[in-house]
Order: sequence, then structure tokens, then C-alpha cells
Amino acid sequence: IMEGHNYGEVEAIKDYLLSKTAVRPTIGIVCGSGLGGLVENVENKEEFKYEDIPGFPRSTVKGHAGKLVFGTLSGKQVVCLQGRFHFYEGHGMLKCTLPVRVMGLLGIKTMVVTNAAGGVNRDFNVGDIMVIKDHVGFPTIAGNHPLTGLNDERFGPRFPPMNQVYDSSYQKLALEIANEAGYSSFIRNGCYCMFSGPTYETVAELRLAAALGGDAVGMSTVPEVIVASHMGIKCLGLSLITNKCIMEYDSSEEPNHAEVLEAGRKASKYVLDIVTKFVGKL
Ligand SMILES: Nc1nc2ncn(CCNC(CO)CO)c2c(=O)[nH]1
Repeated sequence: IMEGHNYGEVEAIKDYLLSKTAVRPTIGIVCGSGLGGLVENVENKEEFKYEDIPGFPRSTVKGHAGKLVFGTLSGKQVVCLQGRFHFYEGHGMLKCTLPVRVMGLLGIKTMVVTNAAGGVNRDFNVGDIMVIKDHVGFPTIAGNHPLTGLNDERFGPRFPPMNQVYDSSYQKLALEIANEAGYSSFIRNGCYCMFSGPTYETVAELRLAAALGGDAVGMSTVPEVIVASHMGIKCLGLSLITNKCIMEYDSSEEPNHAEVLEAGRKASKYVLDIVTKFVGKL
């Protein structure tokens, strides 16, 4: 099949899942590195391992469980992706974003996407939570894009607008929730820059991101948000800052995945609190 034409594949997975659960989710939640604990507050959980879902990709990254979790959160019917697919794992962009298309056909109208990210903005600290207001997708700008190839109008339009991709009322609500919860000292609002990974960025690449107004960098989220927005799903993005990017040549430090997972575990309770309250207020 020509790339970009996976409606039938997605529909078959949707039909399989609808036959297995009575949950009809209106909200999808994507859990980032070390943020799998987000599903702790979900009640009446019904879990499907990715490998048990016919046609679903396999997750390969440490810290990503690989489960689709249906249930109720703050009184709303939700579906959570516990473990996401990254472009750096070698999945094409179509496969990376297939779970979002499945959630779209399941009927979600809102997607909350969380990720771990490196802090580029020098005011950011480890443990900060950044409400995403916009993104720069280096891979998608270069053509590694989930919407290239044939466009299936049943998903969305050929040329989708991207100027409102992070819903401004959702950003406002998330910031209000965080400030009311007493998180004002570590809640941020900024721009997320995606690099393909798996390498972390060079100093020059980080300076490029900063020059473009980037506040945080990561290796995910952009493809999922593009595909969700294409399907008319409104998005809220939350980046947990797990490390400060090294932007000097004479630094002896090195970024590593262990510190990302550790910081994620420590601060995930705040992300969980914001998401739980956000879902309740929709
Ligand atoms: N400099 C930098 N720091 C980061 N901390 C978390 N991530 C997000 C990537 N997370 C995993 C892979 O999913 C690698 O730690 C990054 C990143 O991409 N770059």
C-alpha cells in the first residue's frame, strides 16, 4: 500500500478494541519516558498489551511498558498509551503515529501528550513542567512526516493548518490548574523542539534550537500531535524537564537516559495531578 494510506489497518484495530471493551473514550493520554505511572489514577482499568493487539507495533525502549489502558479518570472515559513509539526506534512515522489514529477512530476529541525533555531555556530547572505552546519539528520539516503520501480524507484534509495545534484554552486551563495547585515555581509555557534522536544534540544544534525560540528538546510528540490535529483532535502537551541541556563546549557532563527516567519518576506525581485535574475540568 502507498505510504499514508493505512485507514483500513487502523479501522481493523479500532473494531477489535471496540469488541473487547465497553469503554468509549473521549480523551486520549500519551505517557512519556518514565511517566507510565500516569495511569495510576485511572479507575476500572482494562489493559491490552501492544503485542496482544493484532496489527499494533511493538515498543522497544526501556521505561515504556507497551500497554493500551482503558478506564475512567476524573469521571471521564479515557484511553492511555503506556509506552509510545519513537522515530529513533526505526519505526516509520506512519507506524509511530498509528496508535494516535486508533485513538482517533475510537472517538477521542482531546489528546494529552506528555514527554520527558531537555531544558534549553536557561531559566528552566530539572523537575519543571512545561505546557507546550508550539513546536519545531526538525524531522517533519525535513520530510520525515506522518502525512506525506496519499491523504485519506476520512482522517483529515490534505493541507492541515498547524497554527493552533496546541489548543490555547487547554494551555490556559493547565496553567491555571498548576498555579492553583501551588506549582507556580516550576510550571512553564514554551516551545518544544523535536530532534529525531537517538543521539542527544550537539552544542551547535542546541544553540540552533535556542535561536529559534526553543525552550525544550525531545525525540517525540510532534508526529503524534500532527496526526491528532489532522483528525480534528485538540491537544495539550506537557514536557517534564528531566535535565538541563549542556550548551557549552567545556562541560564535563553528559546527558543519559538513566537521569531522564529518575527525574521522570520523581516529578511524575505533579504531571499526574495536573492531567487528572485537567481531564476532570473538560
Ligand atoms: N538533551 C536532551 N535531553 C533530554 N531529556 C529527555 N529527552 C527526551 C528523550 N528521552 C529518551 C528517549 O525517548 C532519551 O533520554 C531529551 C532529549 O531528547 N535531549
